[in-house]
Amino acid sequence: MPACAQNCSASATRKPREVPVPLCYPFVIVSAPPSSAKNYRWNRVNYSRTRRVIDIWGFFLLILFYRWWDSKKWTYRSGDSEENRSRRQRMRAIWTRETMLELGPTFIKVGQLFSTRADLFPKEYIEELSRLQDEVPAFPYEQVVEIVEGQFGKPIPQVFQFFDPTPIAAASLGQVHRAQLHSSEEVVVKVQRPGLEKLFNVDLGILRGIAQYLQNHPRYGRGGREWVPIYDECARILMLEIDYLNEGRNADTFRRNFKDSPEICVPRVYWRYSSPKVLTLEYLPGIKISNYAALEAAGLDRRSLARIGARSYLQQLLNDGFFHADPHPGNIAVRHDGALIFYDFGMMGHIQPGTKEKLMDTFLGVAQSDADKVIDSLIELGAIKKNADRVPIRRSIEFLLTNFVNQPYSMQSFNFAELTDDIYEMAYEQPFRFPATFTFVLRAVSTLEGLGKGLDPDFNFMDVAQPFADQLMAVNSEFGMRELLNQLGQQVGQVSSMTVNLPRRIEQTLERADRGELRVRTKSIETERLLKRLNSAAIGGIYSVLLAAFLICSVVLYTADHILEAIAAFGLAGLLSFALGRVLLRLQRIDTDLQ
Ligand SMILES: Nc1ncnc2c1ncn2[C@@H]1O[C@H](COP(=O)(O)OP(=O)(O)OP(=O)(O)O)[C@@H](O)[C@H]1O
Repeated sequence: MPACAQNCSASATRKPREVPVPLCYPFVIVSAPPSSAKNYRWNRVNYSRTRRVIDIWGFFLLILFYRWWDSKKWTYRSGDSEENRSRRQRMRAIWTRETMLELGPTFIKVGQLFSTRADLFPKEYIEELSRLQDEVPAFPYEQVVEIVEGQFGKPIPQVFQFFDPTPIAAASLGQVHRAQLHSSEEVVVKVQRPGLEKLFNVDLGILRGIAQYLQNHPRYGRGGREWVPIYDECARILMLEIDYLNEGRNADTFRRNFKDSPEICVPRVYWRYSSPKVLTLEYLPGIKISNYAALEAAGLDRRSLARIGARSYLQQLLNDGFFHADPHPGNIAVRHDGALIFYDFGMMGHIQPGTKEKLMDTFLGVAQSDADKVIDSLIELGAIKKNADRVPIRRSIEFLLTNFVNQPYSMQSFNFAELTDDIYEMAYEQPFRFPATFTFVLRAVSTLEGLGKGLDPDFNFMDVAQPFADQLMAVNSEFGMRELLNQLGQQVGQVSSMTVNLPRRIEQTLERADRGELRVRTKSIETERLLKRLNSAAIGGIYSVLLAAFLICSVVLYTADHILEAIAAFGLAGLLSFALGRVLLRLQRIDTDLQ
């Protein structure tokens, strides 16, 4: 049996002990459920669907209002500067995070998912949403009993020899209790929050409506933002997260991938005691990776822990293509012998073999500083739309290539978080659609870098990655040479066939020109904008004439004592002036774009 599997299963082979399980271990899980149980509305038994619709749409409409308000120069009393806008943006992002917390589990999870979508939200939001921690109250033991007994169809004492009524941790989706099986194995039992599936179904139904609204919105739905597919992806991930059998399967795969590594520990799944809402895992206590004082008191080497974490991630990303998508400090602990324990396998990232190859193309493009090649590979990856405007994208990619790749940076000074920040900023400004995997990788690696720096201020992800990178570059340069020769061969072929075909094509073109059949198609963004401006100006003109006509009508009708008709005409004039206002605003926007 491999070292880790042996170690991890130590508790399984321990001699049966007297019940109850002693709760004072040298290594005790430090997270505890929040004691002050705030009375969240979503947690109430009599929380109606209608109320939920109002709460969620209210939140969403307020966001839209704030966006409109913040876009107006005159709302900045101390001046419309970059700094003031960013401060306001930060304030809104904090408010969004707090409201999502209030709205409960679905929104906590959606927020955590959105914190990886730098292509959809500004940087401030991404930063705030990634701070979205589950701070929800634990649910009472009576409900735990009801769920566990409902899932297994028998009373708790028949399933477990001991079951601790106090959870060791409570999160938005469920809570974790310690227990002991009749075979004396010590386990933890993850019990899903009651009513979660129902809440998810209601919330996702409402969110679908919002996604559809955004999709059809003239402003938010344009520019390639496909809100309904984004919603579908989120809903799929969320529904998977509340299927504990899926989490169990992920834990098994992860455990298998690290079976030969004594540095990494993954709890074993007890399938006989697991169901979609209850997951029973081997009890693996440890010190939270961010509890530096306890780590030092236990004589553990922080520097080596940081390196183990980074190495394990490189293995996940580059070898296994299966990685823990949420490596926050709550999900990693350290065992007494310095091995890392991973918890929570609800959200895992997969890198498909096809994607790996396309990513290699991107790497090759980056290594050759070929912005066009990078763009082509990103189109292949689905990160950029086929018909996107290449000019601004090329500019951004060239910027990244010059600043991060071509610079004679030393591996020591390379800061992954900084690069991620730049990619995020660029992604928001350009029409990128990051595939979820890509952003998961970015987020996982920068979270890990933060964890590493906390453990060891001199930690650098790239130090650990260097041997992997060297290996990759060696393969790449060989691949690059082959690729270069291939390309050269292809180009020679193309040139020769072009030379042969050229006279015929010129002749054909000239013939069509003679016949007056030659059509020239050009696309000018400026012209399109000018046309839009003309169109809006024409509509504005019509509205103005109609407005004047209705106003005159209402005055004439009023003087002729047709009061009701006069009011109706005046009302129509009011509507027209509103429409005219919108047209004028649109014109103003087009003018700004043209400048
Ligand atoms: N096998 C285990 N052995 C010991 N403690 C565990 C084990 N699994 C989980 N825990 C403890 O319970 C905590 C919560 O576990 P986990 O993150 O799996 O729950 P969760 O409900 O999925 O949380 P979240 O909703 O944040 O994803 C962990 O941080 C850890 O402290």
